[in-house]
Amino acid sequence: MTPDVVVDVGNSRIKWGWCRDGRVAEMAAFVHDDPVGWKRQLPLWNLTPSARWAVAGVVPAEVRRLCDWLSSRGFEPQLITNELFFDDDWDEELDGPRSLGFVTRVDEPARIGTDRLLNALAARDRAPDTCSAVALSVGTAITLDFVEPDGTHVGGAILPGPRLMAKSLRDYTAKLPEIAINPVLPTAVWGANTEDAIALGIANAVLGAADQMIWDWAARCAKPPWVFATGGDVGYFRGFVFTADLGGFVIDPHLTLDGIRLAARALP
Ligand SMILES: Nc1ncnc2c1ncn2[C@@H]1O[C@H](COP(=O)(O)OP(=O)(O)OP(=O)(O)O)[C@@H](O)[C@H]1O
Ligand SMILES: CC(C)(CO)[C@@H](O)C(=O)NCCC(=O)O
Repeated sequence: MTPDVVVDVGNSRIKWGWCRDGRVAEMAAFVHDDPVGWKRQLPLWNLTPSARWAVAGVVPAEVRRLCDWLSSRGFEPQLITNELFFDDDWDEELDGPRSLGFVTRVDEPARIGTDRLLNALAARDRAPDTCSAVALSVGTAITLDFVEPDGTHVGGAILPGPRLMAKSLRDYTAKLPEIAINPVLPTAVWGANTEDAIALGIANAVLGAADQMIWDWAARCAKPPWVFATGGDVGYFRGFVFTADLGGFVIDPHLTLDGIRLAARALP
């Protein structure tokens, strides 16, 4: 299918993408369970019941809620599920793997977050054919996912996102406040007060973790890998220079939504 709207149900927010001319042209973000916001968005994008929707997400109850709402308004949302990326779907006619040219080889493919697979699929699609790719998402959680040049997703890493780090410092200490996250590349070498010290620590936890893991991945790649970054707090990486030699580094706020658009090609 070729969707008109793609939807990513994340742990903090729901993102809609309006697809035109073979790409995600516009994005709108909502809180969970926001039928007023959703209803207001429909006319802004001229969405009539003939619109085709592809929906993916990592919060099953919220995916169901949105799909029920869409159905009640006459839409027929199609779900993007992990099965699309399983390794056992050999196409006899093509004499090759599935039409997406992308499979995951993680231990339990049904358990992995669909958003991670979608980010990895979009990163694979954007990277040059002979280069491996990394998808980096900085949201509620931070995820890294690694893809070989032939479209094999081998696995990745998961760590708390910046807001979770800030919250946990407040929740599990007596003296630390919860700071507001300002996702920009830090320029300071130290923080001269508590808030600045926490902000600097979190920024470097985010940057340093990604930099180390991308270094390790690059060290085993035949050619410098490409890195594609997305997520609500991806701003930390604007202007960041990775230690590893990269083919390229691209910040793309639409990465997950575009992964849904690409994955939908495998649906009837
Ligand atoms: N308008 C906004 N509303 C809420 N959070 C925002 C907004 N803009 C940026 N953010 C930041 O984005 C983070 C959430 O990122 P994002 O929306 O990518 O996560 P998500 O919905 O949980 O998706 P995922 O589950 O894929 O991480 C929040 O923790 C917050 O710091
Ligand atoms: C890691 C998150 C929370 C990132 O959104 C999501 O991809 C998820 O719920 N994953 C399930 C476990 C896994 O990906 O291995």
